[in-house]
Amino acid sequence: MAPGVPMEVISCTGKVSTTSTGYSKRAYVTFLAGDGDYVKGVVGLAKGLRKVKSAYPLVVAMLPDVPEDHREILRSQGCIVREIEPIYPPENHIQFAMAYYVINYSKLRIWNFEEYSKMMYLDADIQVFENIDHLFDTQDGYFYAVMDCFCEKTWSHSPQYSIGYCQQCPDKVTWPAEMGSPPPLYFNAGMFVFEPSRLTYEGLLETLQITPPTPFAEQDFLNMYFQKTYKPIPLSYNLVLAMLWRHPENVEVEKVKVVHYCAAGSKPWRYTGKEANMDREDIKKLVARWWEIYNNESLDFKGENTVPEEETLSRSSILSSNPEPPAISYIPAPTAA
Ligand SMILES: O=c1ccn([C@@H]2O[C@H](COP(=O)(O)OP(=O)(O)O[C@H]3O[C@H](CO)[C@H](O)[C@H](O)[C@H]3O)[C@@H](O)[C@H]2O)c(=O)[nH]1
Ligand SMILES: O[C@H]1[C@H](O)[C@@H](O)[C@H](O)[C@@H](O)[C@H]1O
Ligand SMILES: [Mn+2]
Repeated sequence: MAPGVPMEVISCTGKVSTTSTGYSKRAYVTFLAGDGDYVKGVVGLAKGLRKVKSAYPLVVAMLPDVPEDHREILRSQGCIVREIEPIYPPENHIQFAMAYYVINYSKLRIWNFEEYSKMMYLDADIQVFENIDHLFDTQDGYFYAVMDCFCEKTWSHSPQYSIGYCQQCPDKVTWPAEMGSPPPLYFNAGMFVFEPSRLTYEGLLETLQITPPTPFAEQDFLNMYFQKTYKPIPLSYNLVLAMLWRHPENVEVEKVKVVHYCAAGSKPWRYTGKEANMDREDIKKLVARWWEIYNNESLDFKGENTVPEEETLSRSSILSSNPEPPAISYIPAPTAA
């Protein structure tokens, strides 16, 4: 396509929107492995993005082990299915938890999706409750994500956890001088804004082959790789659920745009009501909000052929008026940054 010619984007709403130049193609991207219930997460996410009228499609990067009927469900929900090859951890390092590392490292293939200039990665256990398309307008050249919390047992292997230090409240337990300088800001890798690039992709894969695997797999690796270009964004863009009970003073629930169902007991499709955290009112409410979207048939993808006349009209007006998405200025870092 010639430079400067508007490029069409089939959005999650089934509408067609335009970007100002052929260079600036944008999409959400999630990741899927296996034949389990995470496909429900992706369906829920596709419907959530539609509900908030996102203008951009959802690409699903998936491993070869995702069965055809699950792929079909996702296509019928308007997702773009992209198969990726697995990425293995460096040889001789992993005896246990091989599947865990393969699943998580394979996510790095999304840097190779060079037909997109900017993407927003969302885990399949994420739901979007407000439109976040404006994050695509962030300045290029940085890696945007939300700072993680170190207080749950999943962090018990870390020096942070052992002394009760968390970057969400760095003044509560301060980092002792005898332990050297405090650890660099650390993001949760369930949500981030990035620019696909072959150069970065190759750099990531080469570096991975000389990097011994660590407990949080690609999350640790990405934190190391993008340490210098990482810019924290407010936690309303990825509410790691443990924040609700670890740092309630940092959370303004009514302002939360994106919820990450990553805490123990919070996966909506695993909810039994009987395990850890499942008796919490906030968890019950958020799980119910997720199911409301998942079960809402009016949010199913309608397909291009059924786009109502109105939208067909607005499509041509969009194409002729060639709008830019609303610009936002730099997103301020949260308190600890
Ligand atoms: O069987 C699986 C397991 C995982 N996934 C995909 O992998 C993602 C990561 O797994 P979880 O969401 O279950 O794990 P967490 O939220 O605890 O993961 C956090 O830590 C991980 C590494 O430990 C990754 O960095 C992940 O992006 C980050 O949000 C899922 O959302 C999903 O997209 C699958 O498709 N199938
Ligand atoms: O960094 C970790 C990691 O992403 C875990 O898998 C998640 O469950 C935790 O909430 C988070 O703090
Ligand atoms: Mn997750």
